[in-house]
Amino acid sequence: MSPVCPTASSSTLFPVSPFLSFPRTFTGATSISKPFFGLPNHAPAKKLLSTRPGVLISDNRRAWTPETPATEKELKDEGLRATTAMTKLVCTIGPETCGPDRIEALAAAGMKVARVNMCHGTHAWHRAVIERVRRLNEEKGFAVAIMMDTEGSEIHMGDLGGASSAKAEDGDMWTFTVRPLGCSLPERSVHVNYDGFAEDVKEGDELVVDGGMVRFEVTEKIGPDVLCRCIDPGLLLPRANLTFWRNGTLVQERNAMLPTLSSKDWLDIDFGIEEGVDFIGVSFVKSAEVINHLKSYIAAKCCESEIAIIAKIESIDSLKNLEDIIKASDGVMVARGDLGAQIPLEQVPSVQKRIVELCRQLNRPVIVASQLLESMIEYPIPTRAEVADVSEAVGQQADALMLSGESAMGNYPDKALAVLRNVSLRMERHLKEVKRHDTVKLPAITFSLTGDISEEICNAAANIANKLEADYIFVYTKSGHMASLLSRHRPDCPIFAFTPSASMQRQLNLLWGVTPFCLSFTDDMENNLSGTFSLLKARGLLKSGDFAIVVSDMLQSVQVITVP
Ligand SMILES: Nc1ncnc2c1ncn2[C@@H]1O[C@H](COP(=O)(O)OP(=O)(O)OP(=O)(O)O)[C@@H](O)[C@H]1O
Ligand SMILES: CC(=O)C(=O)O
Ligand SMILES: [K+]
Ligand SMILES: [Mg+2]
Repeated sequence: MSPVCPTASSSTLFPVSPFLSFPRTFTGATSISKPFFGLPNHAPAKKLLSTRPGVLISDNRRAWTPETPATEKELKDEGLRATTAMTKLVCTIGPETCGPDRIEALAAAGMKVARVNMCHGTHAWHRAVIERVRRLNEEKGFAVAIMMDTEGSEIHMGDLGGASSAKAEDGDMWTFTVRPLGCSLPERSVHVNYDGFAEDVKEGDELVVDGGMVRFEVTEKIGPDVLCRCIDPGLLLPRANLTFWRNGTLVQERNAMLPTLSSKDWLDIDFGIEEGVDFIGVSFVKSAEVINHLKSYIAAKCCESEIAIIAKIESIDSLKNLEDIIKASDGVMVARGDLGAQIPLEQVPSVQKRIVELCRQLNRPVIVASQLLESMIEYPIPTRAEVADVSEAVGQQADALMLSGESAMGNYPDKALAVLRNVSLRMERHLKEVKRHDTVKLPAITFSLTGDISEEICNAAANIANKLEADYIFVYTKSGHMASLLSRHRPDCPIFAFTPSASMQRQLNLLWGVTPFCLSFTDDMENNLSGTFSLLKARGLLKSGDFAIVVSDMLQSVQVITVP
């Protein structure tokens, strides 16, 4: 139980050599609040409590001073399990991984965000998963964020009456029906969730399950039932997505008018707000309006909420309004599963590349999702092509990669996560060797004095860090915004972000290269630094002689320091 942190010895002054320092008159000039990853929205920053002269703390946590040793809890902080992995890993939690031990194993192996998909399971099931993640964070010092993904109102099949899958053989006749849920159906029948389905399809249409996993041809319509012949056999999974095609073109009839957020989605969103999830992923986003609408709903419902909204790009409509959607959201997911069912498969890689680049320019984190290691649902090693796909996403410097079925219901969730991690680490090393950062030009994203100052400071800090081959960038940030501006540069060294808010720490966990720590700090940088050094040294993350660039959003300064 005894504190481990040898702080007393560092209470004397150590060399902190200010390298670049912006005029003090800028201190406190910025008022950046949410969205932290995006443009500042000029809402006033939270008022800080002043407990004693010169010491600002934002809540009841203790401020760091050289005299205050780290507690066990602080030493356990997830940041202190830091590795220098730059690409973040998201795992979908499902029946295979919902146990506390399984969740802990994923967290220990590098899961930064746990995703729950509201397409599947009950609120009770999801609540239990969320509680397990929260408990893990509290008891073991992880900072795993929770992302809740909405179902969306696209067309999908029912749940196959509880079966985990059903085999559709070549030539088999199947019935897709819009009869009410609950009424018993004959063999080889599936519910369809969209009432207009039986009217909208035509004989001869092709019915595509999960972007082509199984294909049917519509042969006859009888009232609520649509009779189909299987033309590409395969496995039907519960709630699989359905699209229908006529003469090679995706049919968007009345289903194109379905709202992005269904009445069920709103209930799920209320659930997510109550449970305090960190991210809500919005499926099948069509335009920026739905994101703005959801944000104002959340703000009205709970003004203290810090839920970030992730726009899932998985429809043709979302591609038409891509830039506006990205700007309206706090982050983006390239949801390649459904996207590949709506646009020709061969277009998915270039669309992914475009979205990843655009997100970086607009300063939004981006997750590349679906089928990264699909074969590992069944097999313990990936295909060479899957490894190449993961490497490509890491090479594009996406913020995060996501496992779906591999971690939710596959046979090898832990192995899949280990592969994701090893492949990313290898590619990151390669990128560093070839100095990719030299070639990327980033446009300015803020057009206000205060925003410009933060941006220029972060641009300078990232450049200095690369040029001087710094070991770390430290950023003391209340809003998280400066951490995102640094991450956007994809510098060669890790970014250690210190923030007083646990919720901000979890959200920063999605950002490329950022290792977030939850620490209170003061506006006395010398104090902050000596406390931080003690803590990081105690965990072997830092040693004397290491070289760090230090940025703070309170002092608007850049310092170059050598760890004493
Ligand atoms: N909570 C859950 N309960 C049961 N099965 C789940 C759950 N979450 C995921 N799965 C299983 O894992 C598979 C993959 O999960 P994932 O959520 O990524 O897929 P998806 O339904 O294709 O995604 P999306 O609906 O967002 O496009 C699902 O098809 C389902 O079989
Ligand atoms: C993740 C998801 O929703 C998709 O790939 O379709
Ligand atoms: K979903
Ligand atoms: Mg999807």
